Amino acid sequence: MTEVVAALLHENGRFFICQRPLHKARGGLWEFPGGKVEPGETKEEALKRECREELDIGIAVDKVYLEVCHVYPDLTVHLTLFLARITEGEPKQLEHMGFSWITAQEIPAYEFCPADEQILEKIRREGF
Ligand SMILES: Nc1nc2c([nH]c(=O)n2[C@H]2C[C@H](O)[C@@H](COP(=O)(O)OP(=O)(O)OP(=O)(O)O)O2)c(=O)[nH]1
Ligand SMILES: [Mg+2]
Repeated sequence: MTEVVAALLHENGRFFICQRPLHKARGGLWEFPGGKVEPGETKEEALKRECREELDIGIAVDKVYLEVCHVYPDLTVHLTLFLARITEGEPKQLEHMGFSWITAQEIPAYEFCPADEQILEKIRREGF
């Protein structure tokens, strides 16, 4: 089981999504920014590190929004999604093919990683 953390970065009724690069697993699909927790790190530390590495932003991490598990052919993921806000910087496209600030109503226009399905349902149902 691989521990993955991701951020539900929100601002003015929109949230931030990123498109995975083609050379990576699940390339071209949309995701919440984040990545794998490294040994010795807390989940919160991992999330701050990933947001700095991938987007060059500083974030404030709030509470857990939802945890999900998903089995891919190559990887079993335990994904913890945190509510968070950008506190420093503007996202830069360092490791992604694209990104977008979207509303809950716009979710169907994007093809997300399969593990994100339950999360997206909750966002559509309850908001964030
Ligand atoms: N970041 C992120 N990963 C997700 C989401 N949904 C989902 O299935 N995943 C999967 C895709 C990857 O196979 C796995 C790990 O994420 P990742 O590729 O971002 O990990 P990482 O940034 O540490 O990248 P790497 O060093 O392994 O290349 O989790 C999501 O919403 N956000
Ligand atoms: Mg990542």
